Amino acid sequence: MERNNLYPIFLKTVQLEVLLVGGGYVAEEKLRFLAKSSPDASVTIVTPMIRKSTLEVAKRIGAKVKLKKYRRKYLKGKQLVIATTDVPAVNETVYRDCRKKHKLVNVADNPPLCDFYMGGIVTKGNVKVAISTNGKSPTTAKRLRQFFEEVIPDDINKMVLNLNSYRKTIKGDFEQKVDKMNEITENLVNSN
Ligand SMILES: C[C@@]1(CC(=O)O)c2cc3[nH]c(cc4nc(cc5[nH]c(cc(n2)[C@H]1CCC(=O)O)[C@@](C)(CC(=O)O)[C@@H]5CCC(=O)O)C(CC(=O)O)=C4CCC(=O)O)c(CCC(=O)O)c3CC(=O)O
Ligand SMILES: NC(=O)C1=CN([C@@H]2O[C@H](COP(=O)(O)OP(=O)(O)OC[C@H]3O[C@@H](n4cnc5c(N)ncnc54)[C@H](O)[C@@H]3O)[C@@H](O)[C@H]2O)C=CC1
Repeated sequence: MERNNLYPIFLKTVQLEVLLVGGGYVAEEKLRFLAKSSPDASVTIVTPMIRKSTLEVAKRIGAKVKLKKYRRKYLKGKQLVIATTDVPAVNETVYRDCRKKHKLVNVADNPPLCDFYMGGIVTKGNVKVAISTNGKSPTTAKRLRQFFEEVIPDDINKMVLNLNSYRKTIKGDFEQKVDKMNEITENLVNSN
């Protein structure tokens, strides 16, 4: 069976610089999901035209907007780049410029021109689940996201914080702590 070999990481977007190229519907969708998961992300948008609804999301997360056409110079200082323009040649240029400069790039909705994919994301307090279908079915990623939003209890964060506090009270070395933490959480997965 074909299998997903992508490696998920949880980026500290607050200390990274993201460049979003384009300000239309696709830009808005990508920005909305980024803002939902990481409202503290540091984002710059470069686009000669930005739609009203995209601008609203941009303002909400304090993104900088440059009303200019994409140029290579806008990559300076950026680590993650997302290209969403309606001009394929521009998206391809962004992709090539990023590869040359070793920056991670996503050309939205264009899997071959992506170093990384955006995923379906569920956030409940400190808990976050990210979902990928290896680029095969974004709709499945969306449905799975909705499913996990339903089934993961809203108060899971309380449990996480309780376990965090409890761990500090356990005496012993690292191994003893691990044993104890495993013991008291055993029923979370064997709840029959
Ligand atoms: C490869 C990837 C690259 C990337 O963009 O990062 C990609 C690619 C493509 N998306 C397309 C379309 C749609 N995308 C969505 C939705 C989402 N797409 C997202 C991610 C990804 N989309 C990456 C793979 C993720 C994975 O591995 O599963 C999500 C999860 C996250 C996000 O966008 O932030 C977000 C759901 C968020 C949520 O709800 O939680 C919907 C559903 C809807 O809107 O109802 C549709 C319409 C249905 C359809 O057309 O299938 C098309 C066809 C375009 C065309 O028609 O040509 C392509 C190109 C192709 O598949 O070839
Ligand atoms: N809207 C959708 O649901 C889908 C769109 N697509 C494709 O995605 C692409 C983008 O679609 P939309 O966001 O709907 O288009 P859009 O017309 O809403 O937005 C395009 C954006 O690209 C910007 N742009 C154009 N040239 C630029 C340049 N040189 N530098 C920087 N920004 C530039 C424009 O100013 C505009 O903000 C299109 O190619 C479309 O075919 C694919 C699947 C679904």
